Amino acid sequence: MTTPTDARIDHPNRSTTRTVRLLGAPLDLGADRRGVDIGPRAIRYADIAGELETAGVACTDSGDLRVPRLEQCNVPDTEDDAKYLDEIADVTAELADEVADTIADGDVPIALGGDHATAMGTIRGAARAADIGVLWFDAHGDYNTPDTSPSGNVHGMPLAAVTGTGEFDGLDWTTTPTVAPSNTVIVGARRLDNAERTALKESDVTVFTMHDIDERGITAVVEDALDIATDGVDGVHVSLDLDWLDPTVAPGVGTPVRGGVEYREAHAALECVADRDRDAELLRSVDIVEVNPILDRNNRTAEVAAELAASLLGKRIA
Ligand SMILES: NC(=[NH2+])NCCC[C@H](N)C(=O)O
Ligand SMILES: [Mn+2]
Ligand SMILES: [Mn+2]
Repeated sequence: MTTPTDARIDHPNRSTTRTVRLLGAPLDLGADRRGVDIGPRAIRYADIAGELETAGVACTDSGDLRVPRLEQCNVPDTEDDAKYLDEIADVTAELADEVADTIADGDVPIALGGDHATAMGTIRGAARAADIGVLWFDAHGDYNTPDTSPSGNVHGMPLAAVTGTGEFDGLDWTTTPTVAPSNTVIVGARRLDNAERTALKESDVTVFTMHDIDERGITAVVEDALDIATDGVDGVHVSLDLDWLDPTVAPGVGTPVRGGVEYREAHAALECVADRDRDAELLRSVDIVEVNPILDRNNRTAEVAAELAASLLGKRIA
C-alpha cells in the first residue's frame, strides 16, 4: 500500500502512549432543553473508550460529577440574566479541580457534557498550571454576558467568562482572563446574537465563520486557527460543541443551526489538530458538549462525538 505521507504508513496511530481520562459532566442547568444531562451516558454507550483505543490511546473513566437537579436549585425569576449561575459555578469549580488533577497526573482530560457551560470548568482547570489557547468549534459564539444574553442561558456565555469579558456576579475568576482573547479562536460560527457579534468585533477573539470554511476549505482555516491559538502558549484546549456539525449529521442538539460542517469536514478539522499535536504534544484538554439524546436519532450524535474524539486523539485511516 502506498499513501502520500510515509509517516502514515509507519505509524498509523499514535506511537507515544497517552492516557485519556473521561470526566462526565451531566450539566443541563446552562441550557433551556432538558436531556443534555444524559449526554455523558450516551457518549459512553457509543463506546468512546473503544474508539479511543483504536486511536492507540488508553482510556480511563472517572464517572460523573454530581449536578444538582433542577428542583434543588434556586428558581430563577424570568428576568434573571444568568439562570442557575450559582449552581453552575459550583459544578464547574469541581470540574476545574478534576481537570487540573488529571493534567497533573500526565493524562488528557475529556469532559463529557452536558451543556457548554461545562467549558467554564474544563478551561479553568486546563489553564491552572499553564498558559493555553482555545479552539472553539461551534455554530455559536457563546460570547454573551449576563448583560447581553437574549436567553439568560449560561451555555451561551462560557467564552466570555473565560476570556474575562463582561460581569458575572459572584464569579471572581471572571474579572481577569483565564485565556487570552488573542489565543481564542471560534471555528464554524453561523449564528451570533447582535450584541454578541458587536462584542466579538471589538475583542481580540478570532472568528472563522462557515463563510470562511466555504471559501478556503476546512483544513486551511483550522491550520490558521491552530497558529493563532498556540502562539506563545504551552498548549491548547479543544471545545467541541456538537451543533458545530450540520443537523443532518448531528441532530441530537438543543440549538441546531442549518449549514454546519459535514461529517468528513469535521474529521479533517480534528485530524489537523491531531497532526499538530503529534509533532508538538500541544493538546491539553477537551470537552465534548451539547449532545442531547432526547432529541437525537438512534444515538447518532453521540456516535459522531465518539468518532470525532478518536480523530482528535490521533486515529488515522491508514
Ligand atoms: N452552547 C450553545 N449551544 N449555545 C447556544 C447559545 C444560543 C444563544 N446565542 C444564547 O446565548 O442563548
Ligand atoms: Mn453551539
Ligand atoms: Mn456552544
